[in-house]
This record gives sequence, structure tokens and C-alpha cells, in this order.
Amino acid sequence: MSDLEIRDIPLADVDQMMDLADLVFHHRTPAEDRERELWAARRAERLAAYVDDVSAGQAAVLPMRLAVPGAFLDCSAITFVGVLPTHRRRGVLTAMMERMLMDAAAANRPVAALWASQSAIYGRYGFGLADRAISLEIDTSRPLALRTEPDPRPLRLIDRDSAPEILGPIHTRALARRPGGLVRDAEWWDKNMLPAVDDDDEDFTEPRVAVLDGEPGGYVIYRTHGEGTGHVRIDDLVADTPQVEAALWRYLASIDLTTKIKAPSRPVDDLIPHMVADFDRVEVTGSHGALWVRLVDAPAALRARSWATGDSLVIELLDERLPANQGRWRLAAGTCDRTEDAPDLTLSASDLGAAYLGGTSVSTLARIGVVTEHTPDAAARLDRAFAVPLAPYTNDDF
Ligand SMILES: CC(=O)SCCNC(=O)CCNC(=O)[C@H](O)C(C)(C)COP(=O)(O)OP(=O)(O)OC[C@H]1O[C@@H](n2cnc3c(N)ncnc32)[C@H](O)[C@@H]1OP(=O)(O)O
Repeated sequence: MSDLEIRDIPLADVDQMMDLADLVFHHRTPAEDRERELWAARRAERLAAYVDDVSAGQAAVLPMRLAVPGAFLDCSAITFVGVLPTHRRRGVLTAMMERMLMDAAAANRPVAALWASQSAIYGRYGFGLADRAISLEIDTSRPLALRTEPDPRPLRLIDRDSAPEILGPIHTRALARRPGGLVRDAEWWDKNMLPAVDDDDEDFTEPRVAVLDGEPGGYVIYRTHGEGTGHVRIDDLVADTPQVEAALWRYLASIDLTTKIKAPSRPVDDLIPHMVADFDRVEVTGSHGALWVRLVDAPAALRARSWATGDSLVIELLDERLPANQGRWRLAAGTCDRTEDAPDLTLSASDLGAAYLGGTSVSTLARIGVVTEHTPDAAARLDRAFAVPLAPYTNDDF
């Protein structure tokens, strides 16, 4: 291997990061998205990998807080990963990842998380796919009857500038109920509600924001497209109660000159497929992987997480990249202690990352042979302890 050195990227060079991102992702970022990405790059910890003095790769880490079951944890949110096509498969990403995980540990962030461009990349670094999302389409060409009585209070449309103040508290309450989301500050709301270019290149309006005020309350951020047979596309929909959620869906379904709602990202346990009186009106059109999670300080992350049973069991954690995690741990509510006791099950860092938010069944991982049970029912016991009332879900782009 040639000489490889990791250096910090100075603030003055963030523009070049956008250029490298465009090069490796084969696109040209439109001006309005570029502004948002520059904002993210400026607030990030930025690093470049130099090979023989050539800047061959980059990555960035946003210090964020991740909602995990029963707690919020400091998290290295990894993004902007790219390596020049001329320098691929020579260990550049591996060197950057080692540095980012080391930095996360030094900064006392118990977890790291990312959105992967390809599933094949990050398991080797101890990341596991911790949640998924589904996409839905709802036929609204006729009135949509709901089985849940909608909250009768009126909605109002608000200015995007009011979003942090009004939507922020509703979003924060939702994070406490459902793991997988990231804490948003005022700047996040501001930058992430800029018009974005649509994946399907359709001509959507700017985001509209409808709110049901109070507690319980809720909001929906959506865009509309077309006339007559146009549709509504949901960017974000959050409600404190199923009744508020029903009120938001009823509102969206009744917007004139539209015949369809498209929801590209909803939780896997979303209520709307069950809420509609006629199930045929809702079609689940897809499912995609969302957040990949890595326990950087596994004992700290496991102690912080809520535990749904009074059980206690021993895991043998395989984690060669972060040896402080490696070995046997006795787990119980609020407890993760080193032990010499025989393990109930053996699992890898990436499988623990996948299971940590409660969105991946350890029993399934045992059935496919990647988690090893040493005592009967051990995987099911860990599943019961990791159980969460609402499936993890991530709708934060970073
Ligand atoms: C969080 C994010 O930002 S996701 C965005 C990631 N970026 C992209 O997808 C942009 C396009 N791709 C790239 O820039 C690069 O190919 C990267 C970043 C994916 C990989 O960078 P590289 O420097 O080539 O990775 P590196 O050489 O360290 O590879 C380490 C290992 O991962 C494997 N690997 C790397 N990328 C891939 C891939 N896309 N698919 C399968 N395996 C991969 C390598 O084969 C290697 O395996 P080995 O350890 O068994 O030999």
C-alpha cells in the first residue's frame, strides 16, 4: 500500500467536498441542495484520506443524538463517504472508518450510525441494519373512510419559518416514543425544509406544513404535484395519538385536485394500512433499509437502553475492530458487566447493531445461523428483553 495519511479538512475546503461527492455519486448537486449539503459539511468533523499526497477519499461525522429505546445517546452520524474511482479497494475507506470509530470512542459517543449507499459495505466495520421503512400509496380518488375516529380539532397551515418552534416539540415527543430518529435543532429544521430535488424528477411544490396544535398534536410536511389527477407526497408525518394521525391522513386524502397520496418513507408498523376501512386503498409499494447502527462503546450503549424483561443473560460479543467491546458480557436491565460465565449466545458487532434498536429479531439471526445459541431459547430471551412497543424508524436525512 502506498503512503496513506488521514488529515482534517479545513472549513475553507468544504466546496471541494461537494465536488468529490458529485464525482463518486455520479450526479451534479443542484444549487439548493448544495447549500444544504454545504451547511452539513460545515458543521461536521471532516476528514480526508491522502494517498501519496493526493486527496483520494473523504468522510464527515455529524455529532448528533440518536433516540434509542428509553434513552438518547450521543452518536457519530457518518456521511459524505467517498473514495476516488482511481483509488478504490485499496483500504482508503477502511482507514477512514478506523479513524472515525476511534474519534467516536474518544468523544464518548456510544454509537455511530449511517445511511449506506450499498448494503455490502458497512457490516465489516460492525454496523448492522437497525431499521427499515416502507413506502405506501393510497388511492384518494374517492373519499377515504377511516376506522379510527379523527381528532375533530382543526388543522392549520403554517409558515416553514415557524417549523422549529411548532414542529420541534411534537417531533421530540415522537422520538421518546419510537427509537431510530435523530434530535433536530432549529438549524436542522431550517436547512432540511429547503426544496429538494425529487428522486423521480417530478415537479412538486415547495413543502407545505399542516399542524394540529396542542398536546396531543401532530404535523405533516408534504408537497403536491399536478392538477386534476395530481398527488400528494409526504415528507414527514408525526402525531402524538392515532386520532391525531387519522386527522392528518383525512386532511391529506381530501386535498382537492389530487387522487393519490404517496408516502415514500413510513415506519414498518405504520397505522394507515390498518386504519382505512377499505384495505385495498392502501398499497405497500416497497421496503428499504434505513439506518445502520454500530455500538462504539457496547457496554455503555447496552446499559443505557431500556430492557423489557427482568431476565439476565450472557452474550459473547465478537468485535475485532473495537477490542474493548470484545468478550463476554452479562446483560440485564441497566447492566452490562464483564463476566467469565458461559455465554447464552454469541453474536457479532454488526448483528448486535442490527438488533439494538429492537427492529431486527435475534431469533431470526439465530435461525439463519449467524447468531449462535448456546442455551435453549437464548435468542428469544434477548428478543423479549430488546422488545420495543413501536418499531424503530428513521426519517432523518444526513
Ligand atoms: C455513509 C455514506 O456516506 S454511504 C456512501 C458511500 N459512498 C459511495 O457509495 C460512493 C461510491 N463508492 C466509493 O466511494 C467507494 O467505493 C467506497 C467508499 C464505497 C469504498 O471505498 P474503498 O476505499 O474502495 O473501500 P476499501 O478499499 O477500504 O474496502 C474495504 C473492504 O470493503 C469492500 N468494499 C468496499 N466497497 C464495496 C462495495 N461497494 N461493495 C462491496 N464491497 C465493498 C472491499 O472489497 C474491501 O473488502 P476486503 O476488506 O474484504 O478486501
